Amino acid sequence: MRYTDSMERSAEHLRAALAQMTRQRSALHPTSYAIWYEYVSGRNPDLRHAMNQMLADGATLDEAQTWSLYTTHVGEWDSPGAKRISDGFQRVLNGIAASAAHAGDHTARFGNELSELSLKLESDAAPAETVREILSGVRELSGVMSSLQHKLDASRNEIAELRREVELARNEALVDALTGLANRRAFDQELAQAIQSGESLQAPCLMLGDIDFFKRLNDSYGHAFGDQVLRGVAQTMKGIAAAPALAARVGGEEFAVLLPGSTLQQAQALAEQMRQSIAAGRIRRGTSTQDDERVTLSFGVTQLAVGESANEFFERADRALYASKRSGRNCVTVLAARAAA
Ligand SMILES: Nc1nc2c(ncn2[C@@H]2O[C@H](COP(=O)(O)OP(=O)(O)OP(=O)(O)O)[C@@H](O)[C@H]2O)c(=O)[nH]1
Repeated sequence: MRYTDSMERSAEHLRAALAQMTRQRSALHPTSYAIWYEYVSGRNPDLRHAMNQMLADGATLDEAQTWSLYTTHVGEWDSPGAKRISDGFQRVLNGIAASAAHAGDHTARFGNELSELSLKLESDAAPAETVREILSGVRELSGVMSSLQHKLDASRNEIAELRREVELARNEALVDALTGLANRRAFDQELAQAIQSGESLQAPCLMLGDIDFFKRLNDSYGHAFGDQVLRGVAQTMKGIAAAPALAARVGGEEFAVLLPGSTLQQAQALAEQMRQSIAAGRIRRGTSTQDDERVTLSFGVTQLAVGESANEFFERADRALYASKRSGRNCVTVLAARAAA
């Protein structure tokens, strides 16, 4: 579910990635393809941001940087956190297995001794000695069992702790680190679910918003200020898009709001409210209010059509968004499924 691009779109991204790789003289191997594909597709804003910083002033990526970008921003299970969790589970499982094997050996040995002793009991002239042997065996076995119980209790606590870590890591994997909004992966998952339930309930609506002239803001005032703008926009969107709506950052300066229970008119009204609220606000740049910057967004809104795929739905919202860009920005364009067909 990580890549949902259509064949045409992925071919387009691949061409763009290869062009960048050639310009950069990047090595041609899967790790390098993976990061450049995500870079040009704009679907991994954190990766893009990190690469932009590494590539500033015409620098090129070396192998170590390529690998580190991949493990930090692309490879899902190579992160140090995931390794720590998986090592933890391995350790607990090995511990339990060793204790169980130890207890099993003792039980088997005691079982054999018990059969021998029961034969002795039947024939022995001095059963008191035999009973003492049985008691000592039972005491030893009970010690082994209580130590196994102890180990199992400790393992249970360790497993609960690891579960909490897994839960935390899973949540972190779904959140955009810069803005705190849902990230593209979380959005794709919700979109797939909304499409499934939309077949039986109200068809979901989708709103895409893209910051206008963001490059100019970055170029004029620096990336740190650009990041501040992204956080400010995200905060406003989150404040307006109440549950069950899901606001996500789906590209560098592109945001999406999925509206599972809204009509197209309601989605349009919400986009209009966001547009006005962001355009009316100011982002603090310096110490004086004179330096505050006005930021605007262009929006595209649409509703899922019957039998439509996630890509078709998203692409129509994208077309609506670019219609807003073409007609001067800072506006909302609604594209109904029938009108777009
Ligand atoms: N600060 C910051 N900038 C980013 C991030 N991700 C992407 N960008 C920048 O976003 C800018 C996007 O620029 P363009 O796609 O040309 O769009 P634009 O300037 O907003 O123009 P229009 O969309 O046509 O209004 C580029 O300068 C990217 O470097 C990020 O995480 N932080």
